[in-house]
Amino acid sequence: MANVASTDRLAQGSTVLGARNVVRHFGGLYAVNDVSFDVREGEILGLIGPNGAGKTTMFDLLAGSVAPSSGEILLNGVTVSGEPAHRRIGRGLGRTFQIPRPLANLSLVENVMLAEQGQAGERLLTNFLQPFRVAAQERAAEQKAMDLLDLVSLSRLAHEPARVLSGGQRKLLELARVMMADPAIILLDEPAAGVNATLLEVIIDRIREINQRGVTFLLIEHNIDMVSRLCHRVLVMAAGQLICEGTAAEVARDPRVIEAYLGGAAQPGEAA
Ligand SMILES: Nc1ncnc2c1ncn2[C@@H]1O[C@H](COP(=O)(O)OP(=O)(O)OP(=O)(O)O)[C@@H](O)[C@H]1O
Repeated sequence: MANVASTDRLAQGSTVLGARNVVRHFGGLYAVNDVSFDVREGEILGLIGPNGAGKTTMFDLLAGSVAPSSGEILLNGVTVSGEPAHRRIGRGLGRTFQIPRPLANLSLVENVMLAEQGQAGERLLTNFLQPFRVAAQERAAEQKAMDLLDLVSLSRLAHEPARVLSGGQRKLLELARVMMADPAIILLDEPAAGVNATLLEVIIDRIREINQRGVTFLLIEHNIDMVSRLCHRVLVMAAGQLICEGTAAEVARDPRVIEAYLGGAAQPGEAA
């Protein structure tokens, strides 16, 4: 497959993030129903499926904004199912949202700096007793934020307020913001949604570049062209379950996937 790194190398990779028999129901509706998979170190793994398949709920479960009804989430071999989202960020899990909401009146660089973990300046006592240390740390954070804005091709807008950005540029800002916490893995929620064709190429390019720097990705995406260009492997969900796994080309011709997209299995299961 064009532009995709060797899957053989990645097959050897250790598991960064794992789901083990994960279930989440809302009353009688099983949004995620006994799902297990591994995200291997260094890969870009796609998660696709028709509307309502349970993809976003799966992201919420992995990131810690929704608790599983049963099953386990493993992050670098540690069970994190009971941990809140901010603890998982501290363990190297980053997440972007389908509709990024930057602080509109802050500059891009300020928005990115806000995502830094454990800023000394947040602690009043440190601020008071060690102002030089706090100032030095802020300078370092600003430099890092500028470098990340450069990485996502937004450095020329660094000091503009975030409200001037287009939808696609907000996605790039979100990528820089999430990188500020030095994640080992990033969950990307529909990076192509609402993005024009030119900016989409920039986003694809930047994701690839960040992946080559060693960051693992799990991405939800409806744009199949983007999935086939970026993803080493693809998981398909339908009706709350994982129905198929393979390369983008393999899953695209799988009869279970075709059936799911035609509507047969798109709705989550109801309790008996
Ligand atoms: N908080 C909730 N309460 C009740 N039902 C929910 C809740 N969150 C999700 N659901 C239901 O769970 C099912 C799976 O939804 P989810 O958003 O995870 O699907 P999805 O695959 O991400 O869909 P899309 O591609 O449209 O974003 C849907 O039927 C949805 O209505």
